[in-house]
Amino acid sequence: MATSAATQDLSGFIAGLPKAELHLHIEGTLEPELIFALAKRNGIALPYPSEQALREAYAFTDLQSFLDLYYAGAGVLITEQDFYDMTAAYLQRAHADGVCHAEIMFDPQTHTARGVAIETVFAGIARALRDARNDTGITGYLLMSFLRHLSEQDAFDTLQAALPLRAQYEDLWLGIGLDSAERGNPPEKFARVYQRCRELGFRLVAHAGEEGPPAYVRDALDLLHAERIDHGVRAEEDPVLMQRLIAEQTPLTVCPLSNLKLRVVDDLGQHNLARLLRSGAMVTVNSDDPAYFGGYVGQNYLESALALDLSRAELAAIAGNSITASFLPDAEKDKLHGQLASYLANAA
Ligand code: HPA
Ligand SMILES: [Zn+2]
Repeated sequence: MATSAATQDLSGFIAGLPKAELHLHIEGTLEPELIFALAKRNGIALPYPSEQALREAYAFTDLQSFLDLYYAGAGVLITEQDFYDMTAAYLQRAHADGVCHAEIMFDPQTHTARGVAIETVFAGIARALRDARNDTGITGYLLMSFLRHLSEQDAFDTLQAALPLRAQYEDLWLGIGLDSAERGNPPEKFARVYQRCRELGFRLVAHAGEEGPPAYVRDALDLLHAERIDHGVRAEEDPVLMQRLIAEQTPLTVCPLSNLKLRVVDDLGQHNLARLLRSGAMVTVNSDDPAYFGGYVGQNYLESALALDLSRAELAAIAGNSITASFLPDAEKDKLHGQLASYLANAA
C-alpha cells in the first residue's frame, strides 16, 4: 500500500491514540517466523519448506479455510515458554500500536486436545501479561474461549478443568468467549454453558454475525447474555436488531482486515464499519488474528481510514469506544479517556 507522507502522518496519529484491543486471539498472533522457531525448538516437522511458503498459504476463501491453518499453526505450542513467547511478542507489538489494554482470547481446547495441560496454557500467557504490565504498563485480561464446533460437553469439561486455576489468575481471567466455525453452531448450543459462566460471575462475549446470520447475534444477546458481540457486522441485515444494538450501545468488536481476508467483504471500501459508526453503533476496531490477516490493530485503523475516508475525529471516537467497551473498572476507563482527550488536545 502507499506510504505517502500523509499516510505516514496518519499512521503516527493512529499509533498515538490510546486504545484498547478487545478482539484478539492469541493463537492468531503466531507469526510464521515464530511458528518455525517453536517447531525447531520442539522437534516438530512442518509441512512447509519455509516461512515464506507458509505465509503464501494464507490465501483464505472463508472462515473454515483459515481455521484449518490456524489450528495447525497452534500445534507448535508445547511448553509454558512457548505460550509466553507468543504472548510477549503480541504485547510488544500492541504496545507499539498504542494499545494500553488488551482483552485476549485463547482457546484451551486447541491445546488440551493435543495433550498440552491447561495449566501450561494459562501459566505462559499469564506470565507474559504480568511481565509486560511491569515493563511497559500495558494491561490485559483473558477471555477463555470455547470452540463452538466442539460439543457442549467438551465446553463444560474445559470450564471444569479451568476453574481450579481461577484464584491464581483472578486479576487476569475475567471472561468467556465463543469462537471457531460459526455456521451450523448457533449460540443456543452453548446456552447452558454460558448460564453457568454467568452464575460464576464471568464477563461474557461471543462471536456472532461474522459468517452467521443476524439471528445468531440476537441469540447471542438473548440466549447467551453476551455483553459484547465479536464481529457482528452481519447484524446490519436486520434493521430491528441494528436499532436495538444502537439503543443498547452493545459493543461490536469489528475486525476489518479479518473480514477482508476471510471474504466477509470483497473489498475494504465496501465494509460497513463507517456506516455502523455513523449510525451511532458502539463499534471498535481490532485485529482478530493479525499474523494471518496482514496487520495488527494500527494497520486495521489505518487501512479502514484510507478505504472508508474515516476522519481523525472518527478514528478517535473508535479508540474512545474501545475504552468504553472494555471490561476495565470505571476509574481505569476514566484515566484512559483522559489520556485520549489530552492527546487530541495536543494533536489539534
Ligand atoms: O474470526 C474468527 N472467527 C471465529 N473463530 C475464530 N478463531 C480465531 N479467529 C476467529
Ligand atoms: Zn475472532
